[in-house]
Amino acid sequence: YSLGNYARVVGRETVSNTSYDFIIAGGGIAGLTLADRLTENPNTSVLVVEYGPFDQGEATVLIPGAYNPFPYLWQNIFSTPQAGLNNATFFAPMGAVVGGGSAVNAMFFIRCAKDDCDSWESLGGTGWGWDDLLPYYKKSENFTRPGPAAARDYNISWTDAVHGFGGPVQASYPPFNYAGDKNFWDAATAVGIEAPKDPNDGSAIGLFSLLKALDPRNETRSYARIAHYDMVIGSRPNYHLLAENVVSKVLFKEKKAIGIEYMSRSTGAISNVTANKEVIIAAGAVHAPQILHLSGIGPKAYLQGLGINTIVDLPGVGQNLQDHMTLDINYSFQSNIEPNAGTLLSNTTYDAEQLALYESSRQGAYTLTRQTAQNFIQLALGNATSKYASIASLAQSENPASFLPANTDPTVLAGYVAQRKILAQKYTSFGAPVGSISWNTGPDTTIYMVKPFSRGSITLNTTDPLANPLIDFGSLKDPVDLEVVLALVRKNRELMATPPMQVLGPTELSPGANLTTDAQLKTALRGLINPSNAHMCCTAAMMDRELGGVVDEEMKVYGVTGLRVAGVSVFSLIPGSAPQATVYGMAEKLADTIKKQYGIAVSNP
Ligand SMILES: Cc1cc2nc3c(=O)[nH]c(=O)nc-3n(C[C@H](O)[C@H](O)[C@H](O)COP(=O)(O)OP(=O)(O)OC[C@H]3O[C@@H](n4cnc5c(N)ncnc54)[C@H](O)[C@@H]3O)c2cc1C
Repeated sequence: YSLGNYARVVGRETVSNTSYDFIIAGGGIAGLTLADRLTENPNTSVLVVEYGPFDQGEATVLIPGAYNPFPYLWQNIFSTPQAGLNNATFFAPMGAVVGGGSAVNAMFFIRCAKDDCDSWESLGGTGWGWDDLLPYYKKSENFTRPGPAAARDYNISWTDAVHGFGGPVQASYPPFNYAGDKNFWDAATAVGIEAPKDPNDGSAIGLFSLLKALDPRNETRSYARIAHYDMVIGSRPNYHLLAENVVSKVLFKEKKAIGIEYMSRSTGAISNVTANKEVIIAAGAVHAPQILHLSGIGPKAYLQGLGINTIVDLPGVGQNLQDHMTLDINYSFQSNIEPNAGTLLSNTTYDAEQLALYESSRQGAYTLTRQTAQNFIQLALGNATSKYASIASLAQSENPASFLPANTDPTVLAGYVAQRKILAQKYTSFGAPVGSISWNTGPDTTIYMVKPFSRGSITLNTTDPLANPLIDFGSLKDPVDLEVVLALVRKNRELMATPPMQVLGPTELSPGANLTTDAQLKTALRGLINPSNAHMCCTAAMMDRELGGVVDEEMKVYGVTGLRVAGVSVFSLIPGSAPQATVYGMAEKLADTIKKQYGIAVSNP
């Protein structure tokens, strides 16, 4: 990048001498999308304050086959011991970089099931159903069709009408896949899993090749930093970004947000900056509630205990934490097809050849996210197990209050009860994914449990804004979740037992083919499940206030003015698909909502 792209990176000096219309805490997907759209109008000024640095265009960020998220993740941030998972603690993966999760994620670009978006509406998110979101999914996206050979060879099908062809985020299919992924495709077909015409049309169920946030012009990552910052910043003197600073709290005049306090990570210097119109917290599912709590928005008794002055008593802040759990199944193979996703690691000659191929012609294994293949299965519970109705009945027979702490606020409990009703319906209908399965063509299959009944929470550990909050995933608190993982494990064994997979001679090493009874498997799973697929969400949920919600249907925080929350933290129920496409789409829609409120010229979706 030329220096011109950094023209609007500002220092603390500039920021402290400027006031802005909008201040955005967090320069991730939602934050940068909003900043871009709001500054389309030259008279609207925006400051983004981002905790992380700019990436330096490293291969680990830009090249799918060189993918390594760790350098730009929050460091040393772990969960509390998880009682449901043998008291283990787990790393909580989140982007800490300009672009947030989009700079470090695996690039899967999948939309919600229609059924999942529509559920948000019934919990209070009026206007955020599938029909409302579709125009904004399209607005955010520049879809590139696969070439005819790739479409044929890799079973890619799609529907033009549901895609966008002029948006900032590049969406495409890699021009390569490993041969063995065809065996997995055939295995899925053999057990009756169907391939939708296009999983991104609201169906989101079945067997498909993954769409990626991948720029087909050079097969590099497409992410918010490029799409909503680099691409526009040259012409936007009204768009400022302050990196490597942490937003410590929102400042209020009575009940109106009037600015923020922020702190330099390198010097610890603390300053204030004023927002003439609004502050928008777009800091992800762990840090949005942290900022709210530090600002005095949260459960009153709890804030008092920490010595924080309460601005609004809002019990739902930090509650309702959800994520997709993951489970790796490991195999050895007698006669697996080479090369596969394991070959880049095991064979340095192949690795070097493929890197050279990528560098010369943008082809080959380096166009795939490292260690993954392209075929992906998303299953309704009824597609995974014939026991789906009894699992749903088990959930309905349980006492919801028994899965939340004893002192839980009645509104938060009411929201949980309402969510459980919806979840039980999803378990018996065939409208939304409850689990996913993908084999990487090498030693690993990953199983994802995407519709948990258990809930976790984010709370403050100390009032130091640089300290990590306490992250409790709450995994497997509700035993129903383990029943679902077990069903997915058994479904995966069924896939592996089909002729197209059996010709490869797989042996399950972990959990282990010798484990056959439900009891044996469940015991093993508690030691193997990871509570997070880095899809943490829902901790400042867009729900009715009577249901423990934190923001209304315009993402305004209840009880104050001039303050919104955006991004993955406002989901109420976690969708069954990876979140980023939805975060982009929702931020596009929110930008229009804000522009409308302030009479800022609106561009049509
Ligand atoms: C390793 C990994 C892999 C993933 N893979 C996929 C995938 O393949 N597909 C998919 O759809 N999703 C994936 N995700 C999830 C997805 O990227 C996130 O859900 C998404 O980025 C959330 O968007 P957001 O705007 O809400 O928050 P983020 O994009 O996380 O942005 C929040 C930003 O706020 C900043 N911040 C936090 N606190 C403060 C503070 N106090 N002051 C200033 N700044 C602050 C953070 O540094 C961050 O940059 C993955 C995530 C990770 C971490």
